[in-house]
Amino acid sequence: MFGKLREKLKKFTQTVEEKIEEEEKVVEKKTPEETEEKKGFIERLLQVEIKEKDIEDALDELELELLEADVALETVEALREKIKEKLVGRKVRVGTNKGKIIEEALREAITEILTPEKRIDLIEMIKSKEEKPFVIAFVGFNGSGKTTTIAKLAHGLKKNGLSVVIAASDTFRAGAIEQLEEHAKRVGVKVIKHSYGADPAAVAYDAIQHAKARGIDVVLIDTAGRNELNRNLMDEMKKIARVTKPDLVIFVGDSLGGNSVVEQAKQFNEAVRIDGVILTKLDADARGGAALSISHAIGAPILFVGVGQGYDDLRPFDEKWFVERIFGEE
Ligand SMILES: Nc1nc2c(ncn2[C@@H]2O[C@H](COP(=O)(O)OP(=O)(O)OP(=O)(O)O)[C@@H](O)[C@H]2O)c(=O)[nH]1
Repeated sequence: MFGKLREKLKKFTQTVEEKIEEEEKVVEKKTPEETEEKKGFIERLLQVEIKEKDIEDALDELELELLEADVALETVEALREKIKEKLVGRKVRVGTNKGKIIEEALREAITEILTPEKRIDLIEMIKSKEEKPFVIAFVGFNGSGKTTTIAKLAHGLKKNGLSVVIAASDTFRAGAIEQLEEHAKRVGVKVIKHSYGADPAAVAYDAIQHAKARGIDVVLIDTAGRNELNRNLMDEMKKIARVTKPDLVIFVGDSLGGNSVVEQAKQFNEAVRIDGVILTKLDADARGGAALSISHAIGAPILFVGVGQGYDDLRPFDEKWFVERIFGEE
């Protein structure tokens, strides 16, 4: 996971480290020859200050590499500023571990970029809603892993003692209803469906009525995979949102799509407000661009990430976990 991103950040660390070492040599040269003991004492007092010029080239290079890793431009720029803020003017004692200082700055910058404006504790939010059911609508492109993710989440909610029903509101793609039913059967959740071509908002409405009548805690609405060029589907999604007034709209994106997933999320966010994100296939993602950028780009937190094909392979996302995946032990 994130192997490429890890490599690029390591390269930055090394380049800046070398630069500081060059500065150190200059400072050391100015120190008169003394006895070994005295020299050690003086060295401890010596320090170099990291200047903008020391890191500018490395930052330029990092910027290009991050863009190549599919990190969104605005996120790259924000990261650059944050890294600069943390390093420029920093005084480094001769002989200290510079790599560690630089890595710490990168960790902090990435953590800040990933820290959402607001956090969502889904289980807590569901349990504290007074009037059942809690309604979640899922939006996203075809093949992003939406159906699998809904089944994973249903499974996770059940494990937390919550009852779930799924609305098969993708009445558009051939086979979508059967695919959803198969997953739902495996995780032991009921699906409310109509036939293909039926009004997706009506299916969602029925699922909510079903949940209300039976005291079911959560309704998960599977919508058809969207293409922003397809106005009808976007309008249909707006209608689902209008009719069902979901407590949350969750965008499901394939992390392997990188920056294009961030662009998709922005478009969805304009059509219907996105409250949270689930990124799938992180287990296969070497670049980490979407994970790093999406929250910063749309201002909604990443709630979960998909890390495999099993129903248990959905885990809560937080910035510490991400940073550890990059900088921690491999
Ligand atoms: N490795 C891995 N594979 C995943 C993950 N999530 C989903 N997949 C796989 O991705 C493929 C597509 O997932 P689906 O759930 O069928 O896709 P979808 O978004 O429902 O497709 P539409 O119904 O067209 O929107 C399936 O083979 C899933 O098993 C994940 O986190 N990791």
